[in-house]
Amino acid sequence: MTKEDILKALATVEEPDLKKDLVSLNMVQNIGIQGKVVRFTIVLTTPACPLKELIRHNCEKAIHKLVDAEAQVFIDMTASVTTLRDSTPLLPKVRNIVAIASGKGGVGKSTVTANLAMSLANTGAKVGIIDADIFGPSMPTMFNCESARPGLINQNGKQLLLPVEQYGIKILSIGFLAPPDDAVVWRGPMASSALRQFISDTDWGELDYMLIDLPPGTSDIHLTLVQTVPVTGAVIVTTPQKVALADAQKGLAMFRQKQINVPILGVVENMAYFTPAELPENKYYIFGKDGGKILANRNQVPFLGEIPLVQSIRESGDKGKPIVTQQDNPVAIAFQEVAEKLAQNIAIRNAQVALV
Ligand SMILES: Nc1ncnc2c1ncn2[C@@H]1O[C@H](COP(=O)(O)OP(=O)(O)OP(=O)(O)O)[C@@H](O)[C@H]1O
Repeated sequence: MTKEDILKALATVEEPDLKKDLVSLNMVQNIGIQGKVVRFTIVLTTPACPLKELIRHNCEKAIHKLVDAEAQVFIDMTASVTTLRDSTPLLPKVRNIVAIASGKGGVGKSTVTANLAMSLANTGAKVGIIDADIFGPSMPTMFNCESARPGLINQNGKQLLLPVEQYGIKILSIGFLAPPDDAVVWRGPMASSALRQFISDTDWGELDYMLIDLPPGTSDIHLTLVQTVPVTGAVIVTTPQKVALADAQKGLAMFRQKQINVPILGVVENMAYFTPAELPENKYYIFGKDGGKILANRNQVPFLGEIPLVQSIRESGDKGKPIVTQQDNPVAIAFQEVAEKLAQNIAIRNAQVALV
């Protein structure tokens, strides 16, 4: 068994999303062989890759079939999150910037942002959140850090903000700059300039994913964001309710306008159905059924998944500990699946654009 044999076998294994083989994608590294034992590393495009186990299985199968049926194969799965943002002057160490938007308020955009951030971080990704929701900045509450304030450092004669860090997530919120009751009086230009400061005068360090919790609807903030920094894409959060869907459609259309032109990474359907804690098998479609899925299909964008309406989601949000911290909770699994799908779609998009 030689290194060349192993590479030849792995060159027959396709990365299912990117539709190219692992060797030409440069995903196989550190091959070591001792007798019948072969070890190597597969470098995935995201630690949240939902196809991890499938890829592992296909590698083992190829080596057993093409090299040695008795080989003992040990694969170390790591990830290097892909980016299209190399050498950009703003946030050069932030690989992917994802705007989380909704048409209507109260559909759970902030809840989804907080839980997606934690789910991505659970896979080993480095994650940050900018809470740009001037009408109701809720990250300080959802992460139980209301009294925290961003730090300040001096870097090459320039004062930079240092994000608050909670549960391994770096966070900046409009809510840290003004007492909660005052936040509503923030006017567009003030909020836009705070957002600019969060982006250009902050030491975020290295991040795989930066999530930006936008205000609901369409506003100056949305424009500031896309004009200040190249956003990788936007996620639209909606409930299946007709009025929410109509607004979500408007939000989606805004990102697609010529002067904004931000790709839609997918739709998340929140409060998809109510399920009581004591009867988890029962699903009540109180806001209607499949609205988010239909919206995604109609606009030919990915559907990232559905999150049920569950009392514990609201309670954990109010307590300042996103529900995904309760690991075997079924809702945590639903969020994890949405996060994996989002990371997968980002990796696919990065690969497609890189090829153009
Ligand atoms: N799936 C869910 N199950 C139960 N409660 C939820 C769910 N999603 C959100 N909530 C609750 O609904 C309320 C509104 O959610 P959230 O603040 O996340 O919405 P939002 O869209 O960010 O609102 P806005 O943009 O108006 O600030 C919160 O109390 C939250 O805990």
